Amino acid sequence: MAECSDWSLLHAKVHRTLRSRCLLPRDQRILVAVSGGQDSLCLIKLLLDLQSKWQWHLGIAHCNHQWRSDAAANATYVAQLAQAWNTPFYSETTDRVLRSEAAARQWRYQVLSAIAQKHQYKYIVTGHTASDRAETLLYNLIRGSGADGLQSLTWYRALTPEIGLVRPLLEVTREETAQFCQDMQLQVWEDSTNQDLKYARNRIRQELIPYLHQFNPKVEQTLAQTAEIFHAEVEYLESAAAQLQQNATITNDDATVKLDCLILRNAPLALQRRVIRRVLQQTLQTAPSFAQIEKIITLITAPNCSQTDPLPGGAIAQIKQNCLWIYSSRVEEK
Ligand SMILES: Nc1ncnc2c1ncn2[C@@H]1O[C@H](COP(=O)(O)OP(=O)(O)OP(=O)(O)O)[C@@H](O)[C@H]1O
Repeated sequence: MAECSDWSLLHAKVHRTLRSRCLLPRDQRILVAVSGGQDSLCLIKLLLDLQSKWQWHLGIAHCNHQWRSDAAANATYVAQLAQAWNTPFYSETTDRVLRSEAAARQWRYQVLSAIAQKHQYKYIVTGHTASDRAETLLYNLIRGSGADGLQSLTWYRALTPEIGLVRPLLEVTREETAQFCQDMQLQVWEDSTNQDLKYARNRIRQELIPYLHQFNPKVEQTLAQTAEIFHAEVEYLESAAAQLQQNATITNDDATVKLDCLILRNAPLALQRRVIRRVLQQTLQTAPSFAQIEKIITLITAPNCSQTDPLPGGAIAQIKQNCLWIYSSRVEEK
């Protein structure tokens, strides 16, 4: 593996990021998710080269979604790389049909967490880049997401109480990972589905981002930076909303939530919406829509005895004696 003196600019950049953000502490067991594509190959090569400096114990995991005719060959290729790098390798193949990208992702994180748990890896790392972050932001923006969807991919997320997901390449663009693989002569396993324009993701990557380049040649980096700004703001707003929810809650059990309207009315609209969303999420057991949240916001200032039409699952919200009641079904206060 490369000595410090052989490090490229990208090695130095990622080393600095890991240090300043304290993402992957020294002497840890780290499981690297490698698809064989350019981003995860770039990631594993960088981490292998930095390994001795950080005293990590790296492992490689590959998930075979059985989506493409070359899926088994792809898995074998990653296994061969792991062997050549003398690195423990784990792989799993799905035994059911994964119908969507979301289902595939969910299965993948389940599998990765199970491997990490079994082999005592505290960290799973993926090769998500600044380009992925920019694309996720645009994708969510187009679908009408609020700030929470725009913070998109984050540097760290707890997958289980013991295992964290880390994304060390969020400041590196796909152009940089491609160049790195070329410089290091890493053979990339091309994913033919990345070319398929029936997926919105691929159209954003191949059509929208290049178009936006005409307005800003650094659009991926700046959108990734926007996601970073949103991330801190969302964290702040969520902690303020949790505090407001706690202050305003009079009763909270499985069937009924009772909130003090006087406290809610005095809070900024941004926090009111977040509190209502949190409460509805708990009551409806699914993500509430913007329209459902707005109905209840209007109710906060409505006269006594006003109520909403039934929400999904028969839940209703009602104003009584300056309190907002949300019943998960038609259970009225006696
Ligand atoms: N089949 C897989 N096995 C293991 N890890 C995966 C697999 N697919 C994706 N990942 C991990 O998730 C990250 C992001 O996934 P995404 O689907 O966006 O990647 P990709 O387009 O396959 O990227 P890459 O260029 O790294 O292959 C990858 O960089 C990799 O770390």
